[in-house]
Amino acid sequence: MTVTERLLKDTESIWAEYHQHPFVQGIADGTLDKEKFKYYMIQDYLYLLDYTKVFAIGVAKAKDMEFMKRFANSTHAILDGEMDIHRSYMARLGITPEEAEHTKQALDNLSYTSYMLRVAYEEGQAEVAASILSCALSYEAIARQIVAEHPEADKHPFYGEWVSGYVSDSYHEENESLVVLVDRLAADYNEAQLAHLSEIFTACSRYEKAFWDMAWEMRK
Ligand SMILES: Cc1ncc(CO)c(N)n1
Repeated sequence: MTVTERLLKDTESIWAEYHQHPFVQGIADGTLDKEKFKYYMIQDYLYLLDYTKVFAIGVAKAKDMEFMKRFANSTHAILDGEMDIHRSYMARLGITPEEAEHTKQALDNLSYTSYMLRVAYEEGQAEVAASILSCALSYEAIARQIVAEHPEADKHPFYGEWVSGYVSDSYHEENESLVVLVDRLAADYNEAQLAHLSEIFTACSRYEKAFWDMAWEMRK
């Protein structure tokens, strides 16, 4: 079993909840209330700004060129790739990026990014990469399951753009390289170190679930 396979196995039950989540199901069948999606988009826009900083701290801590390049490329891929989806939806929903940036981060969102930033400031390369992994991989898994169950979901006039962004080949390739990186960095880890990686990955997986709950309830 690779390190990533172990992390995924340890969090199986949490990941199963993503697929059942009413917010995810609403994107899948196109019935999600647009007000909830608008709330989510603004919160996720704020989330991604902090998430980019986690990669940037990773760049500053890099001990090898592959890690440095991978993380530096990600800062660009998020700011000018993934966030294009957000800017496009925000334009459709009549929100400017400035308005989004002036919105307060909801507590679940703030807790999640504060945790990742703490890992980034305090820990090593593999641990930073593990804190990012559940975010990156869960969105691909969610979008792929949506398309498997609702083959037209990526063509939905409103939610299709979100779905197609996360089932795209470019998103998959980014994720694959992250998996290879984590597996390499932790290849020589002992059980205690692996258990600690799993603790980080599990916390982030729980935060992902909390983020969907927060969006569904439009928490302040
Ligand atoms: C909360 C959250 N998790 C993961 C992703 C995927 O990058 C995202 N955009 N937002």
